[in-house]
Amino acid sequence: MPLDQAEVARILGVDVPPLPEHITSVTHDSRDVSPGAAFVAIKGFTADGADFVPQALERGASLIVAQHDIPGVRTAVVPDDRVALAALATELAGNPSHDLTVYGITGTNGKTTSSYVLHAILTAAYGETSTGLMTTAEVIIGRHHSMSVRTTGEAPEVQGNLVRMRGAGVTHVVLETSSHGIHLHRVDGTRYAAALFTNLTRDHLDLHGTMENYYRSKRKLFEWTVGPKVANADDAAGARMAQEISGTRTFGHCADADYRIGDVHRQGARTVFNLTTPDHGVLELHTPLLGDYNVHNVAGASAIALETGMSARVLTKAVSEMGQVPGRFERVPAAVDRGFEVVVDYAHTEIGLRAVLEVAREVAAGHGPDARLICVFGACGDRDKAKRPLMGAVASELADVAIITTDDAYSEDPQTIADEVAAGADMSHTSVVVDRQEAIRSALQVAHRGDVIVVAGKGHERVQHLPTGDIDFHDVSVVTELIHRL
Ligand SMILES: CC(=O)N[C@H]1[C@@H](OP(=O)(O)OP(=O)(O)OC[C@H]2O[C@@H](n3ccc(=O)[nH]c3=O)[C@H](O)[C@@H]2O)O[C@H](CO)[C@@H](O)[C@@H]1O[C@H](C)C(=O)N[C@@H](C)C(=O)N[C@H](CCC(=O)O)C(=O)O
Ligand SMILES: Nc1ncnc2c1ncn2[C@@H]1O[C@H](COP(=O)(O)OP(=O)(O)OP(=O)(O)O)[C@@H](O)[C@H]1O
Repeated sequence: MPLDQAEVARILGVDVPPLPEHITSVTHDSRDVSPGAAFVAIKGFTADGADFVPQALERGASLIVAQHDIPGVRTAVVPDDRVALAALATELAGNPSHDLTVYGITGTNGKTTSSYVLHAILTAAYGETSTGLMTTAEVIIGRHHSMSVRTTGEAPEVQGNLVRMRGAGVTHVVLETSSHGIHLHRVDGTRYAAALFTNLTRDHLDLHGTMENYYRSKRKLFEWTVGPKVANADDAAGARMAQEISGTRTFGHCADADYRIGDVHRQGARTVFNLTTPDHGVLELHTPLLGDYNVHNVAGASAIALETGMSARVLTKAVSEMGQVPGRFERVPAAVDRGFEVVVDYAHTEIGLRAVLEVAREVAAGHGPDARLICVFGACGDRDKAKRPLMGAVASELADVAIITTDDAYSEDPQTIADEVAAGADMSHTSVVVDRQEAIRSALQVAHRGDVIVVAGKGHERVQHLPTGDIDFHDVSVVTELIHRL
């Protein structure tokens, strides 16, 4: 929906210089500017978008928006650059969320998995071509799958995907919504019809500073949502959310949860549990997802689906038949033929690592008393350093063999990160193999029949960020290739 000067001024609430032509697109990245675009110069964490204005103009930008005057350039000066970016993106896209039923899922852990569960339920109810998904792992529009760049993209990306979904005939969308997405205004202007909160544990303090700020950022999603909201009552922040945001229903093991989890047990390679619901009696849910944390993910997704009118029968079948979630306890088929198990998982905090290793221990125990748990993992560079020794401690506590390696080191020295992880580990059964492929190879070489290897940290990702540059790296592919060469 092209915008003229008066419309842009109304949307931004500030004076706008005359435009050579209608604005047809908006971007924060000068490298993406095309003729007719508005370039919003964001004062970033590392760079100032204002420095890229000449490039944006060279590429044909019709309007420059910034938080301050840019010498020699007629600029629309706005109070908040990211708010302006979202406002223009939403209007240019024609407010697509208003024509869709958008489900927002937030929380520290379990967003992606819960999103896939909900997407499977919506697909069963409305058909594959009527559903969409935006997650850390991929963007799905009907039958079309593509890789994601981040969990919650920048506003033009979010709105662009919603427009594509609307155009493709999608009606129901699951939008994984990170606290970065909320805090950095990437989802401003999105109408959420329903929302789910999974949990809140220590993460992203480099952005939010305190846990209270982190919580408040998540809470905004519930403040915005116009329809049903469901929160995890077993989590302190979830219980608080339910108290603070009226109309929020809860799920969990605790006795006063509206959707109560009970009688959880394993049945072969599946998890079975009862969900006592306010309006649909007791549902017996069977899921291929393992572990108590996935019981929460399935229960939360089911609760929000029921709250928005889903049939209990369709939901029960969908939950039972859903496929693997990319990079979340993803079992590598090639390993099974060799008599052991390799699981690729995205756990990259000490809490996530503990959760996945506890499940993997159970799986190993099911393989017999001699089956061991081997864990290959590392910590990210350039962020939250405090979690490094904590991750080392968790891995060496729960795994029989722990191998510390490199995750995404970004600009940091991988050996230094590994040493910081090792500082918290019991090194009697832990080693450091900095090269990730070599670390995986070592794990495969020491694995016996029945053992379970967890390769943690990168999940679905296909690139490893190293100080020497990015390289292609996909854990499932690397494991598969190495197994074929064993
Ligand atoms: C910490 C963080 O979120 N940073 C985001 C922030 O970057 P920044 O402010 O540092 O940007 P910058 O590099 O300083 O550049 C400033 C501006 O100059 C522009 N620029 C830069 C270079 C150039 O040649 N031309 C140009 O125009 C940039 O596009 C940007 O608008 O603003 C940028 C643009 O708005 C984002 O792309 C960037 O996300 C980075 C890539 C990122 O990695 N974010 C992660 C941490 C993230 O968002 N993760 C969450 C949470 C996931 C989870 O829950 O685990 C997610 O939703 O993915
Ligand atoms: N409900 C949960 N509670 C605690 N840990 C969980 C939960 N669900 C998943 N995990 C762990 O966290 C990892 C990431 O899961 P998932 O991708 O679903 O969460 P996420 O919130 O999307 O994470 P991210 O924001 O980092 O993408 C899983 O591999 C698992 O180890």
